[in-house]
Amino acid sequence: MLITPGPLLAQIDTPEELRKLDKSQLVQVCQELRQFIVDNVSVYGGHFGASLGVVELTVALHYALHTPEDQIVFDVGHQAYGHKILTGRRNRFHTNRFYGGLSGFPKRKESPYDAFGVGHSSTSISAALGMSVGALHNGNTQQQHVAIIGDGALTGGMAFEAMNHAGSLKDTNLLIVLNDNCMSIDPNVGALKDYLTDITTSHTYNRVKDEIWNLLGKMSNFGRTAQEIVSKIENGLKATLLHQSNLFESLNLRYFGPVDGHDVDHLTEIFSDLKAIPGPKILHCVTVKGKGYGPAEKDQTKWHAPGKFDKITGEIFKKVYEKPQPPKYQEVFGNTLVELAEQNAKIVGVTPAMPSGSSMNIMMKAMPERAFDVGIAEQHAVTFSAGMATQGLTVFCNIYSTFMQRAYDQVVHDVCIQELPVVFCLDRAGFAGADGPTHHGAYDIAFMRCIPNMIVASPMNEQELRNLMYTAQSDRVQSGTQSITIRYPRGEGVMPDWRTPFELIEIGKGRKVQDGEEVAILTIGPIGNYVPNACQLLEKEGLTPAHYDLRFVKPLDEALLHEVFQKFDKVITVEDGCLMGGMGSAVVEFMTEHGYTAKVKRLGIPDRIVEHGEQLELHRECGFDPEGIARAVRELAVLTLV
Ligand SMILES: Cc1ncc(C[n+]2csc(CCOP(=O)(O)OP(=O)(O)O)c2C)c(N)n1
Ligand SMILES: CC(=O)[C@@H](O)[C@H](O)COP(=O)(O)O
Ligand SMILES: [Mg+2]
Repeated sequence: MLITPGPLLAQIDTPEELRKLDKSQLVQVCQELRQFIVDNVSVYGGHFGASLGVVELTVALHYALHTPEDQIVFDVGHQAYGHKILTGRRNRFHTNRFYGGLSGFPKRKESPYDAFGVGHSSTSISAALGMSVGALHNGNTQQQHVAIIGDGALTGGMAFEAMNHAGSLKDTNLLIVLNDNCMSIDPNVGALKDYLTDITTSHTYNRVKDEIWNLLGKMSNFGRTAQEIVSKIENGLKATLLHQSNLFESLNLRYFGPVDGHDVDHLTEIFSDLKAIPGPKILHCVTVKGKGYGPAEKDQTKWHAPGKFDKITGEIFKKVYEKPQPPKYQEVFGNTLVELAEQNAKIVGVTPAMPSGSSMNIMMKAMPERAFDVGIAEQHAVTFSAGMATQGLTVFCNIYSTFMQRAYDQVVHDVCIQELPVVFCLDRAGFAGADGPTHHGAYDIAFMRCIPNMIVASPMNEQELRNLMYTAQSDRVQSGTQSITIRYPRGEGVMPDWRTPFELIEIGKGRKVQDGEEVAILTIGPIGNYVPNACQLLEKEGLTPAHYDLRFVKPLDEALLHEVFQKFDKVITVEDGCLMGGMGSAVVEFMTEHGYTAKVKRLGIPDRIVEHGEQLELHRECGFDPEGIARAVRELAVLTLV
């Protein structure tokens, strides 16, 4: 269903058309754009509050600059819906995040206006700086490069690495637009947040200024001339103070602001003016996440990505079920961690800016002094965890699989080489779904299993997740030299009654789920729950494959694998992870090393970028949904091996 845009928005297919409007019409464009976002997201879901917060910034930037020649890089890109709508994608916007539809993030392949592909945070300044240097190298001194970055994304180390570099490149036409709404997904954290609030209210500068004026005010005989002298002193002081006390100025970035990020007229003027000011600069804009939609302004975390909702009442739609449903793996993680931490005083939790998404917020609420949100700082999260582990703490460091890609060196260098038993819970492992390729947790099995001193496990259900967590904090792991990775996907499990008593799991021990004939299916993690469905499809055809849940990719259950390869010469491996270097590869390595010659079909994520869609749609596309598994069994079963 196409959502009807307002009359002005309906005329804008490209920013060229936006720029033909009179400046006085921009307020209405903003209203209509905001409404169009509300109308669409309420029906189709997606990220919400962030795009509402940058409506004016987006309109003003496209109005004042000459996009696409001037290039805008959106950090993370979850706030770029307005940009997409203004840049030729309004009529396809209802396909946003659906299989085959528009991507939820800027994407170079999708539009010339998407200057840089994003999804992970804190990359925008580096990218825009690189573009700016590239443009100068090509002799283009006019092109503008803008990085629009949130206060949350600014907590990421890469942003600082980039500013540090930018401050030394005086000729670049780089503009950093800091979209400061005091929010990450959850409330923003850390000293930088306090600093931004401080300069927004100009405490430091105003305090010093007031003290000088008070001091001089007492010297009444100075009169008006003295006030003028003082004013000059003050201006001098301002320049010095600003340079010394303003973080950005001290990095040689010209700092402007803070300004109201919802005043489209003023923003348009500022962006036009800033074009004439050479060198790297930063405009600090104060905005409200969820601006213009009351419920989203009030509960900004809930409305970061609320799902479908009634735009009139603000009710977020939830499916209603007759019977109790299985919990999300995230809920099991969050509740189990608190349960374990109540019994084990050494347990602490770490999340890099995903308290709600990972459910670490349950521990943060129950035991605030033992659970840490460190900001968007995956590398720091890992090394901080390593540091705590040296002191004998049992650290549960929960990171989305895709964001762990950021912290690989820290896992190797700070954790595994030092033989520290950190527990890594990798959430959103496997296909993330609508967020697409930037967020798929495709690679963790491959990149974790090759590191010495790393155990890699994945539970097939909620009970196994609880037991793996229980085992990870037990002496079996904590008195040893190995770290453990427990990976699990986004979404619901399979066990409505999941609060099972804890049991230790032997490290490296898999299990036979079902006996069978002719073909053995080996799975890792919750994808194994597709196997019974596949078997149902096969039953009518007289095919009854066996099913084994490996539980550990490392160490492999060698005894179980010997049993499998001695009994079966047709084996299928299934994983919600990349085929290259994944569980199937580990099984084939085992097979080769032990001289088995079975026919093995590996199912998993192929060596190409898989776009967005529902998880099941993507499993189907890659051939490891129940039908795909059944097909693989059929294909193997008809083979006559020599
Ligand atoms: C490396 C990385 N870690 C975590 C995330 C998840 N994430 C997406 S948006 C976001 C908050 C960003 O806050 P901010 O930049 O202030 O933007 P706002 O949503 O407030 O507009 C987080 C933590 C991510 N995309 N990338
Ligand atoms: C943009 C971003 O990185 C997050 O908002 C992400 O989309 C959250 O994913 P979940 O919804 O799986 O927590
Ligand atoms: Mg923010």
